[in-house]
Amino acid sequence: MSRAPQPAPLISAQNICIRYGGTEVLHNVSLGVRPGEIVTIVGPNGSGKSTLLRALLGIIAPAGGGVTRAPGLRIGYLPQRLSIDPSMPITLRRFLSLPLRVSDQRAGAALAQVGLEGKGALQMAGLSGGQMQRALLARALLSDPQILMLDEPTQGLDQPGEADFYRLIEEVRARTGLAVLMVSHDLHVVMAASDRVICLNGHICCEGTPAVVSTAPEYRALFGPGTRGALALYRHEHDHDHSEPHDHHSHGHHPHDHGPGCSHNAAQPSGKAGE
Ligand SMILES: Nc1ncnc2c1ncn2[C@@H]1O[C@H](COP(=O)(O)OP(=O)(O)OP(=O)(O)O)[C@@H](O)[C@H]1O
Repeated sequence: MSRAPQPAPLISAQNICIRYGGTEVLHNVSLGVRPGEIVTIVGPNGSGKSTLLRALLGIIAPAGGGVTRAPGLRIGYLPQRLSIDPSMPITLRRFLSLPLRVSDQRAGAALAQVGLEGKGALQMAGLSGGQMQRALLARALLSDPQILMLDEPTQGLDQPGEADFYRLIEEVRARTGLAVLMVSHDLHVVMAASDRVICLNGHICCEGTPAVVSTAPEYRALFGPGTRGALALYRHEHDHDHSEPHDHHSHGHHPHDHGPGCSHNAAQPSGKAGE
């Protein structure tokens, strides 16, 4: 039986390479996010997760390869955190009107979507970590995004706070059909909340559904067999064999094996997302 054709990706990277000065931090990374998918990028510190997100957002230009976005793509971006100066009082309601003024009705609907109904009069500086992330999410949702991009959105939250936030992301996806691409260290929750997981370490080590990835040797090398092992992340030894293709997950190449397609330009800030 033939499968229905998959929808085109909203955003994709084709063999991108990123260099900072003389150092290549991403090599030949390819990925695509389709409508409605939740895709999570995991990997050790310094493995290039934020760099990949920034390249997809068009903030930095790849030295090789390209980024493609669907025409007119609406992206909602959530930074890791927002530091609010307590000496600059601003209410949650006003925050939602920065930089573009929104009606009370739209602001109220956005707050209701993230569980902050009726909280518009609260001071931003007084919000808890979880409320702050919800506030950022509410603001991102105001642009009616087709894809949300989140960079470690639950850093600093306790475990119930993390789990609540990921549940909320899933609820929003179920209600709106938006796609989600996020970077996370929170493996235990990420595995449950993602349709697809990508393990990055300068290149794509392995990727697939959480079930496939959790049994991949590369994933186990990162996180250990009994995966609450976020600590193992920091001890990852990059010792797996790249010579054989695997059945269930794709493979990239080592960042230091300079394959075709990468020039030697350093990453530059860029206003465009490539071709
Ligand atoms: N602007 C920059 N200039 C030079 N090197 C950079 C720059 N930004 C990142 N790097 C380096 O590129 C590598 C990848 O960094 P990146 O922040 O993308 O990793 P990450 O996986 O998001 O890390 P973390 O989990 O610690 O946030 C690191 O070695 C980092 O030091």
